[in-house]
Amino acid sequence: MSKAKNAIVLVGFMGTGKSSVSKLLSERLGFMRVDLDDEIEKFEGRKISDIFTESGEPAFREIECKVLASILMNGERKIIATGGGAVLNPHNRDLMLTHGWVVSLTADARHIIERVRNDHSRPLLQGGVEERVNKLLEQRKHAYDFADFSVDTSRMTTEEVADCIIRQWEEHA
Ligand SMILES: Nc1ncnc2c1ncn2[C@@H]1O[C@H](COP(=O)(O)OP(=O)(O)OP(=O)(O)O)[C@@H](O)[C@H]1O
Ligand SMILES: O=C(O)C1=C[C@@H](O)[C@@H](O)[C@H](O)C1
Ligand SMILES: [Mg+2]
Repeated sequence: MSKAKNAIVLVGFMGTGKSSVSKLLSERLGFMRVDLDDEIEKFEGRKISDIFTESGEPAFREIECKVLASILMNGERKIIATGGGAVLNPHNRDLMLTHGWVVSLTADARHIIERVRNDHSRPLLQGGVEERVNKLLEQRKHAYDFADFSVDTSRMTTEEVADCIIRQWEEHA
């Protein structure tokens, strides 16, 4: 890892805390914060759930790839919270590793389900959160392994996760 890199990139399954932890990191490190899902919504002028319904997942993935590249190529120092599926595209993984220090947040199924069960905005979890989470976690079990550093957030508060990332950033940069 090198502090010469312009971005700390958080990757991980839905509900692992990327958006929440990115806010804490941004406050503590003074870097700007960018949430890939929010940027996609701004770029498209519609909600992620509407993009999935109206245009389909493959179209969403193309937009996600374009928006991620534009965020990573812009040289300002930043914390990027990515969407849970942004790592599925090998091109995205290469870009993240080239331009950023990539941190994977993980959590076990039980904690993920607890955290996402009352939020109905995630299109891939519609129609049965437990079943969908378990199935997607199985499909994606190695999808986040490419990261430079990994934190299991299951039994940590978001503050503890941010502390752990900052310690690693400061000690090993
Ligand atoms: N370590 C944690 N402990 C307890 N609750 C948490 C933790 N991390 C996140 N949460 C809670 O889980 C929910 C989802 O968190 P968040 O939106 O940050 O996840 P995400 O990784 O950005 O998800 P997505 O990929 O869907 O955008 C929020 O209500 C958040 O407060
Ligand atoms: O895990 C996923 O594939 C997704 C996660 C969300 O962050 C959004 O990017 C979208 O709902 C897809
Ligand atoms: Mg998020």
